[in-house]
Amino acid sequence: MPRSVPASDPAPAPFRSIASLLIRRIVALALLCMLLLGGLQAVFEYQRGQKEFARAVHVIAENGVSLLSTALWDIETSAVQRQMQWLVSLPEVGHVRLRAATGPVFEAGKGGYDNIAPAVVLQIPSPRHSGGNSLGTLEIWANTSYFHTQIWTQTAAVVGGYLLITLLICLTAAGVLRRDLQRPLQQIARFAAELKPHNLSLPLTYVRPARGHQDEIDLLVQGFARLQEALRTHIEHLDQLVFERTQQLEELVTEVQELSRTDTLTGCLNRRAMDERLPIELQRSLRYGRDLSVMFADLDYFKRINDGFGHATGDVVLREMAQRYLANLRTPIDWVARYGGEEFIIVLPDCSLEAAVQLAQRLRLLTQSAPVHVAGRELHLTASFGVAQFDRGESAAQLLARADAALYRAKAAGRDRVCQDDFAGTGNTVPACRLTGAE
Ligand SMILES: Nc1nc2c(ncn2[C@@H]2O[C@H](COP(=O)(O)OP(=O)(O)OP(=O)(O)O)[C@@H](O)[C@H]2O)c(=O)[nH]1
Repeated sequence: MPRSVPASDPAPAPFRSIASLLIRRIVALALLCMLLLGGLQAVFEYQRGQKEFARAVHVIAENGVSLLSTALWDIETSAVQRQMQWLVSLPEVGHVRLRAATGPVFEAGKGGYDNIAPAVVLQIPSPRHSGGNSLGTLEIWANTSYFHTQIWTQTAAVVGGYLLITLLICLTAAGVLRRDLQRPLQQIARFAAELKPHNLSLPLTYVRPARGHQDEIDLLVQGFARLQEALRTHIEHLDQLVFERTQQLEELVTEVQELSRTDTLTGCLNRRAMDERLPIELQRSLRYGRDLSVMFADLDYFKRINDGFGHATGDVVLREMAQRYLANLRTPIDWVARYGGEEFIIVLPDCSLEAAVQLAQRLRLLTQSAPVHVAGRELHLTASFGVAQFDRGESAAQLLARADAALYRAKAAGRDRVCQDDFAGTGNTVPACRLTGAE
């Protein structure tokens, strides 16, 4: 069943190498096989050994019978005992008993003889008359401890051989698994652990003996190399995409900022932008000790244009006047903001009151002398101007209030005029102004 691996395992299971696991399993399996085969072989050897041993004891007994037959016939007790000793000296023989037909019983043995039934019982025939009376009975007990020693020695040799072969197989399998599986997998695992998004060019170096074929490890390494390349390309593509999007976003932000600061009808700065920018201009003027003047420009009887020719015509007039004023200023030093309705404020950094009044006169004449053409109509306009110079210590609002008051006075004096505020810094609060313009 496929197993999904969680992205971050809170308690990872202990690490166990695949190769070590395989080696352990192979060793266990080989030992089990060895024990089964060795056990079967031991049983087989035991049975075979038992038969061979019994046959050997029988052969010994038959040889002993022919020798003892002569000795008994000659009634040579010493010869009988010698033969008995010889029989006992054979390793396969544990105990020998000779019951002579005449009565005596001869015994010889190695000790530790158990009184169970003998392995071989043979009648001793007469050496002269075949088929005659028996001279006695020969009973031979096998030397079981010798038999067991023999069997165990053979079994140990067989099992030892199996063990040796098993160990050799296990060692060879372990060496192959270590070389062909464990080491390359460890190298790949180390490489994968060190792989980071900012370090994708890290080369996968793994050492394997030269082979004329590829295997799963080679395919894994090739897969990693392809994945690395694909990730690198993908990240580069993403970086490029992020860069482009950031640029687009910055352009959009700039555009939005521009729009939020621009009067959509005339293209001048709007009131909000003016509120931000004027205090900065005043600070700069103070820092560098330079003059700064502002002027209010207000079209006269503009309501009549709207009422007489429609609001759209009024819009065209406002746009046209804004363009004219802008065209006659020192852009980008001077700047214009639409203060409201048909009223503009023109800020003139580094400009004295006299120069500002001269400019206002020029703009007044420009308004008056060049009619605006809208839908085949020729509209003659005039404008009034209120001019004031920035006085150290006053705020932007105070400066604007003085210029506005001057404009008010220009309007009150009959319009199409320039009124300058001459009371900056004098402490004189008498509302008065010097008027210039059409008389
Ligand atoms: N077409 C147009 N008219 C506007 C806009 N903003 C304000 N107005 C109009 O401008 C006119 C201003 O009228 P008033 O304040 O009486 O001023 P005025 O008629 O110019 O008279 P004075 O300033 O006293 O000479 C009003 O009719 C407003 O509707 C605008 O964006 N477009």
